[in-house]
Amino acid sequence: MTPSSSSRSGDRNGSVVMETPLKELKKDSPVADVDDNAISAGGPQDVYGEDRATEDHFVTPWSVSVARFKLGASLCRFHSFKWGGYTLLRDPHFNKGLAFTEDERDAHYLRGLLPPSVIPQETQVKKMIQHVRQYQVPLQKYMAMMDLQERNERLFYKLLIDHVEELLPVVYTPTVGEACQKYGSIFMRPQGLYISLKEKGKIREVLRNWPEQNIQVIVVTDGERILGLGDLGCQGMGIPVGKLSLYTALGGVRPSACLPITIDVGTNNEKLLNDELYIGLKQRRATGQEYAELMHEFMTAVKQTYGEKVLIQFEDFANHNAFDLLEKYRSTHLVFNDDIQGTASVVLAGLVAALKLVGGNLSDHRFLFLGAGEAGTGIAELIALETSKQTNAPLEEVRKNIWLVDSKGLIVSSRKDSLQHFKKPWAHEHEPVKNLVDAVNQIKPTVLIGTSGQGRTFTKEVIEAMASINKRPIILSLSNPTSQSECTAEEAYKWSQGRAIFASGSPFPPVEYEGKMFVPGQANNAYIFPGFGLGLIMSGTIRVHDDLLLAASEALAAQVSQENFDKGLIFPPFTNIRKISAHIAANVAAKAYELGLATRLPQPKDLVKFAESCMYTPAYRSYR
Ligand SMILES: O=C([O-])CC(=O)C(=O)O
Ligand SMILES: [Mg+2]
Repeated sequence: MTPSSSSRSGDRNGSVVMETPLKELKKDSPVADVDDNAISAGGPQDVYGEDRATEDHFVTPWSVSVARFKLGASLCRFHSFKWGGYTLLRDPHFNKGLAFTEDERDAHYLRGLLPPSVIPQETQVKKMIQHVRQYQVPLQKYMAMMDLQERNERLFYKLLIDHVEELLPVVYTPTVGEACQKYGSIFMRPQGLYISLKEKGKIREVLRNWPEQNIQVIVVTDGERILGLGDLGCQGMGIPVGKLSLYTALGGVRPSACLPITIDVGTNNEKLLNDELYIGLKQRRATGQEYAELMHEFMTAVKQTYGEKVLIQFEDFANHNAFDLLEKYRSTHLVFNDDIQGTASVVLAGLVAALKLVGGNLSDHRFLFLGAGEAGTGIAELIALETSKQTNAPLEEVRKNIWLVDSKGLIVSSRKDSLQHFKKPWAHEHEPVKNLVDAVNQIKPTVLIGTSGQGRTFTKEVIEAMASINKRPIILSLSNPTSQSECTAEEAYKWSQGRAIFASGSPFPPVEYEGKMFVPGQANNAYIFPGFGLGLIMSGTIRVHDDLLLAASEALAAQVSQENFDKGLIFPPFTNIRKISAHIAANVAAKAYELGLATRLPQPKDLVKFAESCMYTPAYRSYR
């Protein structure tokens, strides 16, 4: 993701070498370009058709980082001669720090620029994890990680992969939320593309300013609903950056194929508008036609620039725009809304797994949501779709088992005329109910799901009501970050006398209650989107279909082991996430082939193996 000159190579005199044997290898590789995916890590011969182990050295490409700025050839040569090693150390894509070998130090003008010790990557990882751990404040840990990403990309990913459980809450939810709130003051270097109203009419040119051309995934936000924190305008950039680092660490999509984008149409956040350090446009949000035109220009420019197989993930848009954009572009672009579809897929997986603990089928359960926005209605619809497939009952019929409460109370048919379109399918026959406790007591759900963006709304009374109705109430507090979670893990276990099956969007530590340890699961779309995206990319899928979300869900649920169930877990731990992602990718790709949506032919025989072979690994490459 860090801008770099990865797609080019250069010789040591600085002349640009555009055609290397590696380029040839790239053609067959749908996800991991060979340039990025350490050849020394070895690729399977059946995928690439050749033994890549013979290509275990790279022509060093550092000198081209000067060429990137389109300087003349002679200047370029001069620079690389004089500054080659220095430039190499400052390019995060190629830098290895003290891991440069003696030969590399000789060959690449690094002598004297580094202290004499040569340290392997494993030792660097040990050093860096100690460095991150020394900070007590999560935002400081976040900044240390961002600093590393900007200095040494492969070390950043190695560290993140090797310590994924510990570092996920640092580079992602919940800390990324605080980082977005304070982005103006911690902002150091741009990590993605900013497209504001000022760029209207010029978006294709803006895309061309990004140094990578072979983009496969874009995560885009307009910052209007960052997690449950509301409108953070341009400072929402932390979210696409964080999501894409997970695409690489968890899903193995190479960093240079990932592009974070923030669309800036202003903000309605008064605090930011009055903040001298605010990095975005200081105006109120453009809406209506002005907004739609900018988004349309963006969507068109992306397809023209990167082709129709680039995946565009919409992230943290406000409800109205999220639903409208997905509806408008789902038949013309490869689009995926993580908050509507990714969250739905992960929650369905958790529920399917939870059935092993509580018994029954989906159709035997009754669901009540607090929150009827993107996540709430998205999850509700996917549950209905799966139930309808399992029972052969019409969708309208199975929806009747699913109830939603919004800020005005239970969604019932008498409110239908005043409801937004995405809430209408959930307006069932019932008398009005004003609050959540009454709704729980009257609807008698077996599953309670919080998607409200409002913290501490699952009160003691609510949880006790759930526990009085159910032997093992399923309680999911999905709102992020931690401050917005509908209840804490401790509250869920304590108020249900240890009977709740609990998972949350943001991580909670294990809880001890009456001498027993309870380990809460994390029902976060981070389980789904990296593997889901990998599956789409590696199969050349051109459209997202709901059945692909069901396939992802099914694959995730299948990864929950007996050992996990014994601990009351309905999600597998993140430690195995790359293996899980490969299974999700394979199942998604298999379904895409079945539906005729996959364009990469012929279909690989073993899709799990193929997914694994496509995944980026951050081991250092050797430079000759
Ligand atoms: O980012 C996360 O942790 C999950 C998510 O998409 C959201 O809360 O909007
Ligand atoms: Mg989100």
